[in-house]
Parts: sequence; C-alpha cells; structure tokens
Amino acid sequence: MGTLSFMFPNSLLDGTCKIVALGDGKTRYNKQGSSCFDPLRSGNCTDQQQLCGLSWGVDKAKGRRGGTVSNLKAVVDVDKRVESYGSSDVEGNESGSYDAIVIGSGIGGLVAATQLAVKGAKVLVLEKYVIPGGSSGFYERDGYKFDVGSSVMFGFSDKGNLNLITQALAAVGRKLEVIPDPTTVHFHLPNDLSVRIHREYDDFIEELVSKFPHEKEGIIKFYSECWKIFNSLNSLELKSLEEPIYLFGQFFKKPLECLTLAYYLPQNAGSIARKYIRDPGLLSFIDAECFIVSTVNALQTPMINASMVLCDRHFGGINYPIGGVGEIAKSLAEGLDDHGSQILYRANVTSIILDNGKAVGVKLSDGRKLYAKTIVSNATRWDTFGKLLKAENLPKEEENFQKAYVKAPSFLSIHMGVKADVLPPDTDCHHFVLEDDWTNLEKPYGSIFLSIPTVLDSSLAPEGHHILHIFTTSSIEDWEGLSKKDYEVKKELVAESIISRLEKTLFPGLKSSIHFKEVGTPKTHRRYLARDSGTYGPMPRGTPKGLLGMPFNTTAIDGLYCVGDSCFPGQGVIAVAFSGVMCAHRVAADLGFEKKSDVLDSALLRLLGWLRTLA
Ligand SMILES: NC(=O)c1ccc[n+]([C@@H]2O[C@H](COP(=O)([O-])OP(=O)(O)OC[C@H]3O[C@@H](n4cnc5c(N)ncnc54)[C@H](O)[C@@H]3O)[C@@H](O)[C@H]2O)c1
Ligand SMILES: CC(C)=CCC/C(C)=C/C=C/C(C)=C/C=C/C(C)=C/C=C/C=C(C)/C=C/C=C(C)/C=C/C=C(\C)CCC=C(C)C
Repeated sequence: MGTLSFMFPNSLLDGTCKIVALGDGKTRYNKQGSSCFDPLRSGNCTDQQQLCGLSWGVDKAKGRRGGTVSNLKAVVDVDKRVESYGSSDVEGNESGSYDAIVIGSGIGGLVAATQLAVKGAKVLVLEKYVIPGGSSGFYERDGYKFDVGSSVMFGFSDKGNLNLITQALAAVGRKLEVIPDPTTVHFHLPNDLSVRIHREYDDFIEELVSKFPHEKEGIIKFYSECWKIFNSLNSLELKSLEEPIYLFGQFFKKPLECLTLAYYLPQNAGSIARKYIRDPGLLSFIDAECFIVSTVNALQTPMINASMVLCDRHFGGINYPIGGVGEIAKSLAEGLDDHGSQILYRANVTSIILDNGKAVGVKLSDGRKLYAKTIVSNATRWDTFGKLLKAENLPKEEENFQKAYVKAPSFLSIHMGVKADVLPPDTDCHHFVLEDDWTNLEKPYGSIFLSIPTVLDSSLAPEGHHILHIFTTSSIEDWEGLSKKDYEVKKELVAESIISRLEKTLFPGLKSSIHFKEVGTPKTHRRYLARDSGTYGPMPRGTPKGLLGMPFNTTAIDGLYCVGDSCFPGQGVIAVAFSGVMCAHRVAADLGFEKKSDVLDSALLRLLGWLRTLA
C-alpha cells in the first residue's frame, strides 16, 4: 500500500492538493471543490468518482483532526475495487462473528446499525455506493452541493420524543448545527390559492382560515384531532412495537395515549377531515398536504402519519442541517465507526444466504460471502424478496404486503444552479406548485416540488447563486425502451416544460438565469439508489386501513429483518429513522442485548400477523 507520506501528502490532508497517487500507483487529478459522489451521473465509475472517494477520506480525516493511519487506510480501501479487499479487512468473514450485517446505508439502515452498535453489538454495514445516505445523500458539482432527495427534515429539533434524527445522532455522540425554516412549504394551488405553512401554528391556522373563513370550525377541529394523536405519540418512549415487554410497559405507563394510538391505527386522514370539513377546495388542500409526504391523497394517508408531519412542523419545526442533508448520514457513519462497527462501500450484496431456512449471511457481487447472526435489509421489500432472495419462495406475509401495497412512482429531478437575482426577496425555501386543475395532483408530472436550500444555507452554492432542486412524480415505464439519444432528448424536453411552468408561476426570467442543470429520471434513481423501478416507497393499492397493514421489521425468514420505507410507518426520513429504532430494538432483543420473553414474543408476533390480515 505504500507509505502514508506517499499516498497522503500534507496538501491532500489539508484539502489543497490537486494531484494524488492512489495505492494502485496511478496518478489522478483531484478537482478541488468539484464533483464528488455523483449519484446522478450515468456511466461506469470514473476516475473523478474514484478521486472523490478520496475527497471523502480527506473530509473525514479533517473532521477527525488528521485521523489515524488506520482510518486513512480504511478510506483508501474504500476507494479500491471490492475485489482488492483482503479477508483480513472484513472481520467476521466466513466466521459469523458479526452480530448483524446491514444491507444498505440509507437513514433506515444507518439508524438500525448505530442503535445496535451503541447497545454493544458488532455490526457490518454493506453499501453498494461510495458514500452513505442513499436517498438522503448528496453530490457536489461546479461548486454546488446538492441534496439527492428531500431537503425537508422532520424530527430534527431539540425537543420532545419524536426528534428521532436528533436522537439518532446524539446516540453516537453527534450533533449537527441546524437552521430553522420559518415556512415548511409554500403551496401555490388552483384558483390562486396560496398558503404558507408557517412555523408558528397559530399563524398557519390564521392564514388558512383567512382563505376559508366559512370553514373556521372545521379547520380547527381537524388540526386539533391531529394534535391529539401527535401529543400521544410524543409522550411515548419510541421502541419496537414488535417487542412485548416494551409494548405492554408503555400500555401500563401511558394507557390513554396507547389506546388513542390503537384507535387511530386503522384510520386515514381524509375520512377524519370529512367529518368536519365540507368545502371541496379545502379538502383538496388537505389532499395536497398529505400528498407531499405520502404521494397519495388524504383518503389513503394513515391518520397517524399525517398527524406526525402536520404537527411536528409546528412543534419542533423544520430544521435544515448546515452543510446539507448529507451531513446526517456522514455523521451517523462516523459515529458507527467510533463505536467499533464498520461500514464498507462499493459492497454490492447480490443475495442473502440461507441455512435451513435461516438467514446467516450475504453474498457480494465479487463472490465473497460474509456471515452474521442476523441480517437486516435496508433495500426495499421488493428488492429484498424479489432479488436478494429467490422470488419463487415469496413468503405468504410478503405476498400479502405486495397485494396491499404497490411501488409508488419515482421522480424526475432537476438539480439547478441559478443566478441569485432571479429569486424575489423573501422567497421561501420549499414550494409545491399545482397550477390549475386539482385532478392533476397525483398524475405524473402533474405537480411540482421545489426546494431552494440556499435560502437557508448559502454556503451550498457559489456566491451570487442559488440551488433549485425541482422534482415531480414520474414512472420508470415512461423512460424504458428509449435509445440513448432519445432518452437524452426526452430528458431535456420534460425538464424544459417543468422549468417553463416554474418560470410562469414563480420566477420570471428563470431560464436565462440557469448556470448549471442536471436532470435525473426514475432510471437514475434505480441505478444509484438501488431501488426497484426507482420507487419512492410503498403506496397503498386502494384505501388502506391506516397503518394496520404495514409490516414491521421481522420477516417470515428467521434471522432476516427489514428496515426502511417499506416497513412501518412508511416513507419519509423521520419515518425510516423510526423504523431503524424499532428494528434495532427487536434485533437487540433477539441477540440478547435487550430483555425478551419467548412466550410473549410468539404471542405478540402472532397477534400482529393476524391484525395485518384485517387490513
Ligand atoms: N427523491 C427523493 O426525495 C427520495 C427518493 C427515494 C426515497 N426517498 C426517501 O428516502 C428514504 C428512504 O430511506 P431508506 O433508509 O429506506 O433507504 P434508501 O433508499 O435511502 O437507502 C438504501 C441504501 O441501501 C443501498 N442498497 C440497496 N440495495 C443494496 C444492495 N443489494 N447492496 C448494498 N447496498 C444496497 C442503497 O445504495 C442505498 O444507499 C425515505 O424517506 C424515502 O421516502 C426520497
Ligand atoms: C401495536 C399495536 C397493534 C397497537 C399499539 C398502539 C400503539 C402503542 C401504537 C403506537 C404507534 C406508534 C408509536 C406510531 C409511530 C408513528 C410514527 C413515528 C410515524 C411517523 C411518520 C412520519 C412520516 C410519514 C413522515 C413523512 C415525511 C415525508 C415523506 C417527507 C417528505 C418530504 C418531502 C417529499 C418534501 C416536500 C418538499 C417540497 C414541497 C418541496
């Protein structure tokens, strides 16, 4: 591998180096301040990407004030091809000395892994890509630092029990500086309905009532019912609902709150809204409120999930991490490492190894086999049971899940850098645009999401510029079977029409202000996030019974657990963080790191299985 001074000249450690040599002896150029881990560029891994792996090492080393030789060595290992790992690099290889292998380092996988690590478990996270975070990752280009996915962070405040992102970071000794967002979303809707979701609840209610004065009572009653649920949730210590000692303990300590949650578990927001509200325009507004977090209307959105997001934005508020959303995953990955566990990048799991029906290990695309006492999959359930396990052996529970839930569409996303003066003063950070027809809400390309994170953190773009992250729902079928040229032409055409719509509705002169633009399609999401069809997550086929049908973390395969957005409670960074907390608790109990009762376990798991069949 050479000596430290050969591979890491001081100029690299302080981030000023332009040329570096890697362990394979080849010299590559380090393009400072430019593209790093590039989830949205197609083609094979380039030298630039290889180098960017090294920039990550530099960041990491700087973050650790220089790091240690072994840290740096690990970073170089990460940057090599997977085949070059010696078996000594991966403790537990063939021997099963890991307590858990986690497939994927999305926020769901990272939270599960870090929570297990702090309980004393030895965890190995295997990530196909070159940085952690999955949909919550980042990439850099031409001086811009883009969030790959959503920039709206719930659960990231300093109060209550539902700030699960803050808690997950704190568990591994990390805290990120955040910038409070004064407006969660600015809605621009049909019939010139413009509504800002102010951080202060009373300001929001006052604005909504001013648009629908005849519905004042209904508005107050609907949102108050959301608060009843939120307050119940916020009073509980959140752990695995599949672990009976904890669950019964919560019922004993907070009976009223648990019964409230049990009552709302099978209900949806739309039917509760209809108890109080008649105005179709207002009901459509509540559909839009739900759609931005569930990709379905209010009638299909579980009431517990709706209450969580409709209240947390006022309780803890929406807070943006300085340096971008990618900082969350980076900090969790560092925290994991600090707690004696490990994360390997470019480690593509191709199958889960079963022994007598029990999950005991995984196979990587380079042929290596790694073993652990438990396997946790952060891949979607469609990928876990359709690709990592043989689809023909689909367990009954998964068959039921796939009957009740389909893959939500993916997104077309446009990451742009624009001249700052195109934005009017006081422009909000997040916008949702549906111009003139409510029936387009759920149609592909019908509504437009827009985030401008540089409104909060100007360091993410070169001086005098802003980032615009525009996205709209789109299905993979729309992008398949095209020649490379037709694919590129179509990307430009669709992007052009979306940008024109924003130019007309929000920012005159937008097109001529563009300094940088990159368009990603569902195929891009599929490729870089390893999500079947690039899906955003599960959505109910019909009208669900609230959250009742959502599977938790255990699966029909002994030793195999799922975590992430195809588990209870579903899509959303805060939601997958909760799924990570639940998963870690259940796995820890099964591994003996937490209390457990075999008799109660089998009774509760049977009961929950039966409840799901009612959904
Ligand atoms: N554009 C968007 O805004 C967008 C898109 C999709 C999802 N999301 C949101 O992101 C969150 C999803 O989080 P999550 O934790 O469930 O997962 P995730 O999809 O963010 O991360 C999963 C990780 O697992 C890795 N992976 C998958 N299969 C693998 C394999 N076989 N081997 C090795 N690594 C593998 C992926 O590379 C990825 O890093 C949800 O909030 C979802 O709603 C947002
Ligand atoms: C078990 C049984 C049977 C019973 C019992 C009872 C009880 C106790 C119960 C309990 C329950 C619980 C705890 C629950 C919990 C839940 C939770 C936490 C939930 C959560 C949720 C969340 C969510 C859903 C979220 C989401 C979010 C999202 C998705 C976001 C997104 C965003 C975006 C996209 C952005 C937008 C943007 C613009 C507009 C630009």
